[in-house]
Amino acid sequence: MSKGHTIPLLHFARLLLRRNFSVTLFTTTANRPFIADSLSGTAASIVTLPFTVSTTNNDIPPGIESTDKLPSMSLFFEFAMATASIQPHFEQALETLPRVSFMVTDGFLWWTLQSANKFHIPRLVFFGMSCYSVSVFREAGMQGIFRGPQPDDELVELTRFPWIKICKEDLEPSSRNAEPGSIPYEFNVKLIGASVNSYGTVVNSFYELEPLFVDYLKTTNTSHKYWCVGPLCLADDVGSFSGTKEPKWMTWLHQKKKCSVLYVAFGSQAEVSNEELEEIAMGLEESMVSFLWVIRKKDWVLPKGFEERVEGSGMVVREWVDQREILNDERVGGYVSHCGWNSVVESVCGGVPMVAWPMMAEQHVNARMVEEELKVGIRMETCDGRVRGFVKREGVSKCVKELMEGERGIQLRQNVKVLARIARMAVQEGGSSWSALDHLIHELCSKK
Ligand SMILES: O=c1ccn([C@@H]2O[C@H](COP(=O)(O)OP(=O)(O)O[C@H]3O[C@H](CO)[C@@H](O)[C@H](O)[C@H]3O)[C@@H](O)[C@H]2O)c(=O)[nH]1
Repeated sequence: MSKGHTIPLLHFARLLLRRNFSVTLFTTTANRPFIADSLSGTAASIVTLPFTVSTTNNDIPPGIESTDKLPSMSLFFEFAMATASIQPHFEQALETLPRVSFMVTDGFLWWTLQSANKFHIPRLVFFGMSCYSVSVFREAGMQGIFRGPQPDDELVELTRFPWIKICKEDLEPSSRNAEPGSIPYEFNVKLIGASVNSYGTVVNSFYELEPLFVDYLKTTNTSHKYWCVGPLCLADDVGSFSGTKEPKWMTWLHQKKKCSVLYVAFGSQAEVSNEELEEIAMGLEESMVSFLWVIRKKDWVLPKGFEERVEGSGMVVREWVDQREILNDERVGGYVSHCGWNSVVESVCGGVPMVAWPMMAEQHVNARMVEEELKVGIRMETCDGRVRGFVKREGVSKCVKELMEGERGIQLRQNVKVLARIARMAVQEGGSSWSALDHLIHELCSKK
């Protein structure tokens, strides 16, 4: 129940529909329109289930059914725990379905494993993370890095992957400091337990992007299967805009030169403070780079007069955009990204290099992957050099200029364009992701 998890699952549904599967999507009342809209014109069935947050948590207003609508991400764990209230309705609905070959459910919906077991349906987990980040977290956890005596920002080498160094700050504080009995701790225990006990994991990645880490996951837990079937964003046609009016930001973009526009966006749930918004705005203005900046919440405040001053060279959008369409436009030459995994994959597919500015969840490790492993981005400079340090306007301006105008940007653009080509090959007939989906289908659909 989060856009960053729903969108790739919808793409996955499309892949199955193309292979003539009968697909049923389960959602909740408030999320239904987004799903129905995305799958309009397909033969998918949609089942709507009620979601009621327990009255003991008055902080989550009724009717909030997706993390992007939460008043604060600090409510995330309670929200995620509350999804278990859907389980009885889900099971009632399962009773009405004809034979089901397999179910694919989001990793955060741990309770769906119990339902799957009751109905003898293999459950595949959709986790939405890269194999790199799962491998790095697993190895760092086993090495005790997050609970070690070293300072929070001290880098420690991973024994298994000695070229990777990480620090405690790479992990979210809520997970790092979670004590047994706390909601974050109990939630993590539930979701990890349900994931490892599920039939397998569907990954939004492709083998050639991270072969070492795909192999690591496959060989270190042979009882659990991994299928890299991505990039899932390529399952859908880009720019399939069917409305009568082109969005104003696309019209604006179409007036620009090739590779001249910087796209700035931080996904569907990151919280950006007023102080940070001011530094981003001033940094963009100082850089003189042309930019398209998508702001998630209408009430986020920008410095007075900023939009008027940058008019023409910069555009601020306060609406939901088709991000894939933007990243696939040849006028976009760089992306300041929070490094949510979907955004990283979409940027790679669009051949757009990144300034990696991670904000939450596993994004700090994704940012390492973008800069150090894939070499398709640079890390946003923080004022004290720490991974969670404050970003000032000088850092913004310096990094975006380096990406858009510097030698390093040219090299990164070349690197990412190579990966974009390989990504397309992976999903074509005979490609690695195409074949992985073939194997998945064959294995699960030949089961009686
Ligand atoms: O105006 C918008 C804003 C977002 N998006 C799309 O929304 C998705 C956002 O996903 P992502 O980039 O992964 O960011 P989050 O929404 O922050 O995703 C959460 O889920 C991801 C997948 O598990 C994690 O990698 C992230 O860390 C976590 O924050 C992408 O497909 C974007 O294209 C739009 O299309 N239009």
